[in-house]
Amino acid sequence: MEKSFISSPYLYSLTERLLSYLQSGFSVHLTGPAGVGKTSLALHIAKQMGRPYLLIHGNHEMSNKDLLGSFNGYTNKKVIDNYIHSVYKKEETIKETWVNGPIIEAATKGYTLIYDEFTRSHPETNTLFLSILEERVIPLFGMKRKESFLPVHPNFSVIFISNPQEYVGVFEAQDALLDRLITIPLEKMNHETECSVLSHLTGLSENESLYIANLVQIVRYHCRKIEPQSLRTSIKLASITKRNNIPISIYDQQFQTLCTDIFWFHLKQAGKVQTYSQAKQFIVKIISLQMEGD
Ligand SMILES: Nc1ncnc2c1ncn2[C@@H]1O[C@H](COP(=O)(O)OP(=O)(O)OP(=O)(O)O)[C@@H](O)[C@H]1O
Repeated sequence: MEKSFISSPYLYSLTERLLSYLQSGFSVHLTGPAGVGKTSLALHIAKQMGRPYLLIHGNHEMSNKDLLGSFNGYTNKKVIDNYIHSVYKKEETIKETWVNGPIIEAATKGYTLIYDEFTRSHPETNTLFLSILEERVIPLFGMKRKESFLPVHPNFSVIFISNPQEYVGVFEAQDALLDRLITIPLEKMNHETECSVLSHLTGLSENESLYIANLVQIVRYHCRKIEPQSLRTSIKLASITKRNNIPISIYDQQFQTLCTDIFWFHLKQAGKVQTYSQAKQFIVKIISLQMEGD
C-alpha cells in the first residue's frame, strides 16, 4: 500500500520551493538525522514533478558500473546451414550486451532520480555527478562503449539525500558536488504533524495519537543527550498498540511493557537506567507523572 504524505505549513512551503528549484534545472540535497522524513519528502516531491522517478540507495560498494551500467550479458546467435545436405555449416557469434544502469536510464530519459544515502557511496563514485550536473553530459570513460559521453535530458534532476557526517559508514560529501546543489537541512517534524502522521499511518484517533506523541516527547527530553528517538519510535508504539488492541494508557500493564521494550535501550544509552526493571520503573513513575502534568 502506498503511504500517504502528511503535509504541514513548513513541509508545504518547502515542497513548493524545492519543486521550483528542480524545475529551474538545479538538483537539491535533503540532509538530516534518521527518521526526520527526508525520503518521504523526496518521494512526495518526485511524484509532483510529473515525470517517472527512480530511487537508488548509496553504499560503500557502489561502483560506476552499478550507476551507469555495463556489458554484462551476452547475445548468442547461431546459424546452422544444412541446405546442401552433404555440407553442414555452423556460424556462431557471441555479442556482449550493454545493460543500462539507473543513471543512464534516468538521465537520458529525463526522470527524477532520488539518490538516498548518497554519502554512503565512495566520493570517487559520485564524481560522475559533477559533469552530469554542470556540463549536462554523462561521462563514459573506461566503460568500453563507443561514445565517451551521453547527453543529459533537459528534464533530468536529482534529489540527493544524506544523513549527518557523524553517522557510521558515511563519507564526507565532496565540496565540488555540494557546490552544485541546493542543500536543505530538514527540521524535525513538529508535534502537530507528528500526531497527524500517527493517526494517518495507524488509524489511531487524534487523542490516542496525541497521547503517544506526548509520551515520546517526554522520553526524548530525558534522552536528549543521545541521538533523539525519531518519528519511527512513535510509529512503532502507535502501530503495535493499534494492531494488538493494547489500551493506550501508562497505567495499563501491557502498554507499560511495550513502552519498556521500546524505550529501555534509549534510556540505557542516555544513562538513565541499567536494567529492564529499572526502565519499567522509570516509565511507570517518572513518565506517568509527567504525562499527568500535561
Ligand atoms: N510527511 C510525512 N507523512 C507521512 N509519513 C511520514 C512523513 N514523514 C515521515 N513519515 C514516516 O516516518 C518514517 C520515517 O520517514 P523517512 O523514512 O522519510 O525518514 P528519513 O529521514 O528518510 O530516515 P532515514 O534517514 O533513516 O532514511 C516513515 O515510516 C515515513 O513513512
